Amino acid sequence: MGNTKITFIGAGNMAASLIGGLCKQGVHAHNINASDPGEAQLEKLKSTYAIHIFTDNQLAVKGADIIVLAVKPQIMRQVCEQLAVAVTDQQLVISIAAGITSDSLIRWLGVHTIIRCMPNTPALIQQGVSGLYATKAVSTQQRKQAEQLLSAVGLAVWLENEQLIDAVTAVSGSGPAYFFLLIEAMTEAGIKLGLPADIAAQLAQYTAQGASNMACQSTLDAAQLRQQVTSPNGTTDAAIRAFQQGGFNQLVETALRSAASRSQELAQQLSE
Ligand SMILES: NC(=O)C1=CN([C@@H]2O[C@H](COP(=O)(O)OP(=O)(O)OC[C@H]3O[C@@H](n4cnc5c(N)ncnc54)[C@H](OP(=O)(O)O)[C@@H]3O)[C@@H](O)[C@H]2O)C=CC1
Ligand SMILES: O=C(O)[C@@H]1CCC=N1
Repeated sequence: MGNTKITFIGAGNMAASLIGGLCKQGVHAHNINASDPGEAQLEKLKSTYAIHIFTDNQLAVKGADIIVLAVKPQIMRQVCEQLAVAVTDQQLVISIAAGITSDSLIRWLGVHTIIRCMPNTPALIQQGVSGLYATKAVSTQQRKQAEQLLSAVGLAVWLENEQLIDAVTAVSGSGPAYFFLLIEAMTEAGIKLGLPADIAAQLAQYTAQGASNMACQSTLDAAQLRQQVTSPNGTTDAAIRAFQQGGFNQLVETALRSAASRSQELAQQLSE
């Protein structure tokens, strides 16, 4: 990232993951600002990473090359309208908010250099994945800067169609929570099968990690890897049948459609 100066507006869960990932990747803390009304959160980030902290958003964006908007969708308009006097078209604005369209951001901020990004919390350990969409005013160099920023904390993929951000939100933005839910459920089931709680948790966590790494590294697809585990009429077969009888795939589709719909609903509700 060289000397690129980055300001985070909002220093909550997702900003903390991105800041943590960037600092662990070697981005200099003196190039990172974070602004938030919550002083406790800011102090925690400052003591962990030695970044610059602000409670005034307008001051925080001064001199920044990249401004990452990391506040809740419901307060994005208010935050942008307040920032409008301080932000220029020379600065790249990256919004990570679910459901806030680039049109709304352009209208509220008065600048056109907008990238919408949907990251996820594993950015904290440099294993995030982000979908990115750039508006027309974003220069090639700014696209590169955004890609460098998000690549520093995981995989970054570009989207040609902004509406696909809703699908990215459903799959990977919210996705870590689905895997945590599965780890929780497998741990609880393991305990019910008689395992000590700590061992049940470790088994579930490391199985998720191993399976995910295999899926990422193998030339085989997930269905083929699943078949390798599944002996005909064996134990896995019994479990997979139970999942399928319970409508597992349909349930996953319904859940992801709900997330994408909620993202579209937020866009409609908050775009005025
Ligand atoms: N969490 C996730 O996994 C992901 C979240 N996102 C998106 O990231 C954004 C942030 O989400 P998340 O980090 O979870 O939310 P958080 O609530 O954890 O973080 C938002 C932060 O913004 C602060 N804030 C409130 N008002 C202002 C203001 N006027 N100026 C500056 N900061 C302010 C909040 O402070 P306070 O708490 O005091 O109000 C809070 O610390 C959302 O838009 C979400 O859609 C995207 C991908 C994944
Ligand atoms: O739950 C949310 O709305 C945010 C967006 C993606 C992950 N968390």
